[in-house]
Amino acid sequence: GPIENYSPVTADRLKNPEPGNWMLYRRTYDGQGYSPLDQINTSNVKDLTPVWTFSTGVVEGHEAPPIINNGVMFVATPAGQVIALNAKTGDEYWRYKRQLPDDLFQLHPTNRGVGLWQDKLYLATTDDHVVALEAKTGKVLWDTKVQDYKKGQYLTLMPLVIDGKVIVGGSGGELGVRGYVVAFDADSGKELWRTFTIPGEGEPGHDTWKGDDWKSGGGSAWMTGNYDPDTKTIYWGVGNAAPWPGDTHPGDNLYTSSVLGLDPDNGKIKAFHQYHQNDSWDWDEVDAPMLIDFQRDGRSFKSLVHPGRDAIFWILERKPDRINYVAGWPFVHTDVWKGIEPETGKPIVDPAHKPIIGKRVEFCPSLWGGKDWPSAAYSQKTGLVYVPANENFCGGFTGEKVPLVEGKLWLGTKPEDIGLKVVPGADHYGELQAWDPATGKKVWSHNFPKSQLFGSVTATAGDLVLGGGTNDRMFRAFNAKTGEVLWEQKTNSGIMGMPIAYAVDGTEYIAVQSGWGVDAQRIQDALATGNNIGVENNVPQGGVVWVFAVKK
Ligand SMILES: O=C(O)c1cc(C(=O)O)c2c(n1)C(=O)C(=O)c1cc(C(=O)O)[nH]c1-2
Ligand SMILES: [Ca+2]
Repeated sequence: GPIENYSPVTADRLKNPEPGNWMLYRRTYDGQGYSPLDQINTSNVKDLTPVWTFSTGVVEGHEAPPIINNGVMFVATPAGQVIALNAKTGDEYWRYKRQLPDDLFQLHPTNRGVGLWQDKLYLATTDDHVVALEAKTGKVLWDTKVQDYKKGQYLTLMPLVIDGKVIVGGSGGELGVRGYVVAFDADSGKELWRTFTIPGEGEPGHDTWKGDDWKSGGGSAWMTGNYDPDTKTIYWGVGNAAPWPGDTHPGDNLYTSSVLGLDPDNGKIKAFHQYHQNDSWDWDEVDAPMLIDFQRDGRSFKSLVHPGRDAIFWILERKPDRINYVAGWPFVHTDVWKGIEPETGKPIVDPAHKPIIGKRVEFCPSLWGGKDWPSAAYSQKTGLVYVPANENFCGGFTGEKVPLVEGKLWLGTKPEDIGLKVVPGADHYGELQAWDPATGKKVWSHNFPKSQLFGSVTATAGDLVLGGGTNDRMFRAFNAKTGEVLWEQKTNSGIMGMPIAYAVDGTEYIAVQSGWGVDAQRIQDALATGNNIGVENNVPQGGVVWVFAVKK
């Protein structure tokens, strides 16, 4: 039945969320993925026990954080579904399930969450619509087509809501789209602005492309941006260039593999930084950088921290009108970069490991990078950044020139040709890393000898780092200071979902979705079948919401 008491979501509540709520993708606009709750902490986490679970009824990758607003939980799942639950009891209020078209091709059948504003919530769908639902009932209030799914355009991200605007970015970098970020009026669904991530004719940066490449050059923007309310700047990550081999789209290819600083009022590009030029590896840099203020080299500055898919841990400085390169270093093994130009921050490429047409090229890390979309977290208590990294994976493919057919995969190689190879003799793959962004020192790491690490992590004021991401179906709590595993729970499936902490009536809970699929599954297939490293390819699928509390 309908929700009886629902708290409207205001601009103030999104800027300063109550400690017990989780209303934005990473809880706060700075993208830190940090909960100030500390009732569950290093001393009692060993007594963490499931209090309720809920089957979502669908398979594939469950990646969304459960979204919490004063005792109400909204869970988004693959297949365009939203479930509204009582966050304390697990009782269902309502369920929305979108009728997806029969001919929809889903390369990434997932959904990363619902955005909230006033008495509504917002879902972005893989058939490329944004849908507004009434929070109390799940009734559809508006439904706006964003682009055409038949052209390979789709949406997987959680909408970013800022002052009554619902902002999303499109997927389709593997299907030859031209990426964009778009804002809709939260009340009416009317489009307010749309900014393409590849500059058109006459726009600055257009000359980083040759001929008509810009029209289908990728740069999809498929993850939620972060936001600095002080300067009114949205930081939005941009994806790979298309198709993958760099010599099919010569030039630097702005703004692929970049971060954009956007004005929420009109979508204008105020600042940008391109992490790497002429992307050739499918290294989307879409995971938005975290906004962290800290001391470095004896001065305080406002940073953007981005552990990149390109294997470089990036530290940038955010200024109201520009983004400065500050530092960068590899956080996993890479043979692609020979160094970084100190002034510009441009990585120096080794051409031997850059995919081109007509030849097989191998490179490390693999196309999934040092860290794909799963988010890192920052603890305001420890001052450390926690990175779900993948080490000892390499990849390769043979580039080929193929014509673009709208709505069809356009990789610039044959899908069956894409390789994932483990480094011979490697003793681990997934690696949860803790970095001090101020010194660039790795403080601890926890290695997974038989698994990738493919799930977001979250930090709490209880000095915990929470995460799944491994093929043994475990959900874990680590000591944020030492990396020691303090607690673990085997779940129904593998966990790709983002863990959260929340509170209802004074009790802290931890929640996560368990539901393996999408690229965690693709990596698993490659590990089990191609590399023979003793990992079985049998992570079962099917989603379940898990909620835990400390047994009293
Ligand atoms: O270029 C794109 O538009 C695009 C979109 C997505 C997506 O929307 O999920 C992924 C990727 N690329 C991608 O390269 C990738 O590795 C990936 C993994 C996943 C996932 O959900 O596990 N999505 C995506
Ligand atoms: Ca991609």
